[in-house]
Amino acid sequence: MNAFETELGVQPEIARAVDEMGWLLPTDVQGEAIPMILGGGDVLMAAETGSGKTGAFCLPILQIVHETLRDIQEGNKGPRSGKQASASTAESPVQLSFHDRLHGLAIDTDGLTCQSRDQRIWNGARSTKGVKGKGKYYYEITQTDPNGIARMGWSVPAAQLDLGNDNQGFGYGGTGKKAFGKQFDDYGETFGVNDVVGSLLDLDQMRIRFFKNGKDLGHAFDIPRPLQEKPFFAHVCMKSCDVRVNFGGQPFKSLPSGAVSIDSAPKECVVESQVKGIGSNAAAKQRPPNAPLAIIMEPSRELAQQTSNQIQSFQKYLDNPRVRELVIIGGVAVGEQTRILHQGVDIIVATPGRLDELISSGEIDLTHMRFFILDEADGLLSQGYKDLVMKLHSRMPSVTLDGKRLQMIVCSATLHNFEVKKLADSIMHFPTWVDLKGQDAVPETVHHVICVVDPKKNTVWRGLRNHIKTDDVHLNDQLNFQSDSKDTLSEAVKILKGEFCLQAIERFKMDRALIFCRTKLDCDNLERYFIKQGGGPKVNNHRLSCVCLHSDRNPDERQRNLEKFKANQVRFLICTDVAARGIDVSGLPFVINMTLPDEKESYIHRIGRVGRAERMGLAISFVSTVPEKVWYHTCPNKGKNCHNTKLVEQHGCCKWYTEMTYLADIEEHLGVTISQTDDKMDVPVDEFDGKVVYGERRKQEVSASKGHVDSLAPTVSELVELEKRVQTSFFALRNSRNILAASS
Ligand SMILES: Nc1ncnc2c1ncn2[C@@H]1O[C@H](COP(=O)(O)OP(=O)(O)OP(=O)(O)O)[C@@H](O)[C@H]1O
Repeated sequence: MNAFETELGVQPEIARAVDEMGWLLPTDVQGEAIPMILGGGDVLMAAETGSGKTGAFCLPILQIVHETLRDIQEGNKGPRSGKQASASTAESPVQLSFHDRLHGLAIDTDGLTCQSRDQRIWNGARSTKGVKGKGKYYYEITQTDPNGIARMGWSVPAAQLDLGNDNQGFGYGGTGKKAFGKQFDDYGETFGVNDVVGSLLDLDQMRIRFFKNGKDLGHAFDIPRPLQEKPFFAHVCMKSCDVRVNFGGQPFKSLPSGAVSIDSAPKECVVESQVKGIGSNAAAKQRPPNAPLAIIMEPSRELAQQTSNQIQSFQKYLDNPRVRELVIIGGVAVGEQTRILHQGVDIIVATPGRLDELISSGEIDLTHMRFFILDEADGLLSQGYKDLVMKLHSRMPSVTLDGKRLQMIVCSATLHNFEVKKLADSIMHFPTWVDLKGQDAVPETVHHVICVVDPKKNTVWRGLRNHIKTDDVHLNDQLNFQSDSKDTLSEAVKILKGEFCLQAIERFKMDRALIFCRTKLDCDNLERYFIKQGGGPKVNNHRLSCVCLHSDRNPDERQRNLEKFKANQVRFLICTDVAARGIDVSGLPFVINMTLPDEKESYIHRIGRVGRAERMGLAISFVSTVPEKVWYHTCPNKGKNCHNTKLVEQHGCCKWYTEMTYLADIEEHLGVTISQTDDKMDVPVDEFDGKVVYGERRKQEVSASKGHVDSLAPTVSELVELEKRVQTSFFALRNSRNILAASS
């Protein structure tokens, strides 16, 4: 048995697949997060790059989704927990029925709180018990949501669940109308958040009236003769609203004289709901095929695909039922995605744009959501998706249809970010931090150095004929290569970095590396330079074989190129920050940063492409000592055919980039001084020197539980010390007693 199964409660079929992947022990973050997620908690997962966060959320989600599907398949269509899991009895209190409801209405396990997140459709539910014959019966609701609209009243079992739309149910709604047989007449007053609305069913007079905050709103309906013999059930329905119901378990705002709560109705008048199991009522629907149980949001297409691949590997032995997952990303035809959606989907892994499109157009139904995961959450927020996240979250029921709470999982290697904390405070439910370091950190398996590029000291650029094509930022400047003008030095840095790149590849005998450039143009120029040296995408065996990955390449090419690189068919992947986060290339030994990113978090993610899964890696960043003028497109077509080399403040599309400032930011954020080298590229000697081969595991294996052992070590030594003192004083006491006894 594998530790995932014995220690973390992962089900055997999944643990078997994990075992086959060579995962013998859970990583620290997996050890902490998996039980929490399986236990139903919201989790903020902050752990270093390459520490196994994807598995930490995919494994438990897959397990719970599978269990839910299996329960449904085995006919356990009702809730898997909660008081209604067993049939209600004559003694059990009245609740809203988990079964006699529309699929878009979520009911909490207490059966008294309900919620619908659908803004277009009225979703309703009836009570588990009704009343019949004689007597006066009363119940109340309180609207707890400021935005939605609720309707309440009474109906007979055959009535539709969107109360008031047929002639079998009687409702009163927040807009100040009473509803029966699709007729909506002015009645009473409007009501909204915090208002307590009551309804009196008078079976002696066959009449219905309503109350608002204790005030009698007057007679509303006479019950027509054909309905008078039928049982009446309390009935609530709503659009995008939260409501709490009181059937008598709590004191009422006002109980009309002669009335009793349904809870206290005499036995002979009580009628049990006959609706057992979702779907057995004509009005209640099964989960629609396009209603997933989980959505994982990823910042890039490649990452979405990679996460989906991981889920597929985990469910190798999970059968009967199979969990259906779907990748939803932009740049590919939407038709195929919607076709698969309507065939049925359980887990969606998606990028934000296309996800929004399909949810807004109603192609994805959020009414059955059980998990909402934001992978690389800070990246999603910095890309401007906060409003989208909030919007989607507000449309998901906070309590799922089987009485479970919607669980949110938010993770990243750089989660210590104000925006993330604000988001967590606003939409997560008492989240637990799984935070092994307490701050953003670089794994100790990543050796990172700065290679200083100083065009005043290294002047080879002055006479170089064949060099990398630069980005033409200085095309309109009359550059004199013998001068040290600001523009000339800026151009010199661009030329020198091309040379430094080739030199680093040579110096460290790099046969595999990810090379990060600042812009798409810089990527294309570097690829061209490699091609000029005989390398490029078409020559697999060349020392400079390479492919490019950035957002101007079409999705097919992007995927092909990443696969080629992962499969070791080319040595270098030249990319923008689109590949900075999450991309996992097994055993990658080297990263080169042609330029430092302007966001400190991106530095941590970029260099975290190496040193994953306990393998060692080296990241080398070229940092200019002088300012470099770079493209910074603010134009509407985002740089396409733009030649405006003026600075942004002069309404142009360029800015001066000072890498030394960015370096200082990164060092401050990480609380470290990063080792530096120069054009000789002698990596400073440290604990790694001579002991590691980049791309391979450390010689001294460190167990997955090292983190725990380290953190417990001081306490353990303190305990040992205390134990020693206790023993010593015990012996001292015994000795002195013996001495006293001997001397007396
Ligand atoms: N328990 C484990 N045992 C061995 N390898 C593991 C284990 N968990 C994950 N891995 C491997 O570690 C690598 C990194 O995992 P993963 O991509 O989940 O990291 P991450 O924490 O999400 O990193 P990032 O922050 O860069 O996205 C992957 O190759 C994965 O297969």
